[in-house]
Amino acid sequence: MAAQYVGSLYDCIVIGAGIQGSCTAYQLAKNKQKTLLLEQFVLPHSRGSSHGQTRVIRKTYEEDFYVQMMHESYELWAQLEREAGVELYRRTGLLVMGPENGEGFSRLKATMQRHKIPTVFLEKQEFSQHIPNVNLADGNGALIDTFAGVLYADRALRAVQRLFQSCGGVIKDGEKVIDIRPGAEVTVTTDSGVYRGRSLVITAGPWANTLLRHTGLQLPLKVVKINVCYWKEEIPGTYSVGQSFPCFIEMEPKEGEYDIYGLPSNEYPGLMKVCYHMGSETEPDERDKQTDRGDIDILVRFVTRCLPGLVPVPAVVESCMYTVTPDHNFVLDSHPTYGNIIIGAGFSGHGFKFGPIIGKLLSQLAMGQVPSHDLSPFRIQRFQSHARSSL
Ligand SMILES: Cc1cc2nc3c(=O)[nH]c(=O)nc-3n(C[C@H](O)[C@H](O)[C@H](O)COP(=O)(O)OP(=O)(O)OC[C@H]3O[C@@H](n4cnc5c(N)ncnc54)[C@H](O)[C@@H]3O)c2cc1C
Ligand SMILES: O=C(O)[C@@H]1CCCCN1
Repeated sequence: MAAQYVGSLYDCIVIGAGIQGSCTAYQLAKNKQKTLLLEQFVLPHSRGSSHGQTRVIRKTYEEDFYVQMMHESYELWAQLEREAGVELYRRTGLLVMGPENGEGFSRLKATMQRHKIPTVFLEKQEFSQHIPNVNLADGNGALIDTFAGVLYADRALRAVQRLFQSCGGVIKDGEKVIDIRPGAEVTVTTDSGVYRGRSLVITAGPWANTLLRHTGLQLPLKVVKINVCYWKEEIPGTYSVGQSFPCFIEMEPKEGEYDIYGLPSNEYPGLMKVCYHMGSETEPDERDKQTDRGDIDILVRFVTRCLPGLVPVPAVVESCMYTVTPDHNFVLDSHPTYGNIIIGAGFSGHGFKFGPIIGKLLSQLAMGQVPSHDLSPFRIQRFQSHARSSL
């Protein structure tokens, strides 16, 4: 067999130029690590989880660990804005509606108060005065996280990749990783080259398990297709950023259903984004063959009941994917067998806002440093009965 040319040695190779891989690569390059970022598609692309114009940013979480990470993530987003010289965040506030006496909503309220997050608790009588054109369901309470808002996702991804390159980082897009050989130096083979790294970060979004197979590990991840729906305003501007309409989440509208969330009309004038926080299972390479519209039926009923100023038929439907863990918490950990392989996966449809802090934490793991946040909620070990290691 002909000897294969093996390229130069990197301190770290990052697989996957979504928001998590790009932020991780940037942190590594900032820390003077010679870093290679590999992406299977030509950039920019819309086949993974990080594309699209907008994402919600919020501190409104029930769990303390997410709130603590978001404190720092907001600071890091602001720093990125300064470094890149572009606006990435627009403050809109986030309206959360949920069963007033339900466990989830009560826990959320308590966490907001415990962390002194600027929050307005809305009484039923004053709801429509603050939030016109929205019908609050019977039995639901409402609060507003006043510092929440919108992140400009595509713009952010481009900015981070540009900053990474300006620190000397190398991006090779249109190069699909087809093999990983663990070792003190990890060897990564793509369809057009071979690279070596002292450490490897796998941030492959929906393709995480495809890549982890080369390392003998499989995680309990479910990939689902999300129908990203935009709805036409009957009167343009009714639910717009310009009118200070907030983002919103309605928590589990019915027993056994998932949250519904929306962002004010902005990127497509006259259209408001309202989506269901779950979808139907798909193979990542076969996303467009998944044509289930059960989520859209749920949304039609929700829009009809709750948002009377929208035409209750989606005007635009785009596609995106979630990679969901059983507990909907992320995976941020070292490989159980190979300490120099770091895994960031299972962002379960809520990882974008954490991009910069996740980049920092994964880069710390890759550099062999102690991570600056407690990563115990994100350990692979929690899946013990699920994680199938063939090693
Ligand atoms: C519709 C929708 C709405 C969302 N809303 C929010 C929100 O409001 N707020 C929020 O915080 N989060 C939100 N999220 C979640 C957030 O967008 C994701 O958690 C985040 O984008 C995940 O990023 P990632 O880098 O892990 O994955 P991806 O963006 O999928 O990146 C992985 C990359 O790895 C590449 N790759 C895979 N395999 C290979 C290979 N073999 N070789 C080379 N490259 C490879 C892929 O091509 C891809 O580019 C939403 C997600 C969706 C889909
Ligand atoms: O991460 C978020 O904030 C959004 C809204 C809620 C559902 C998940 N995605």
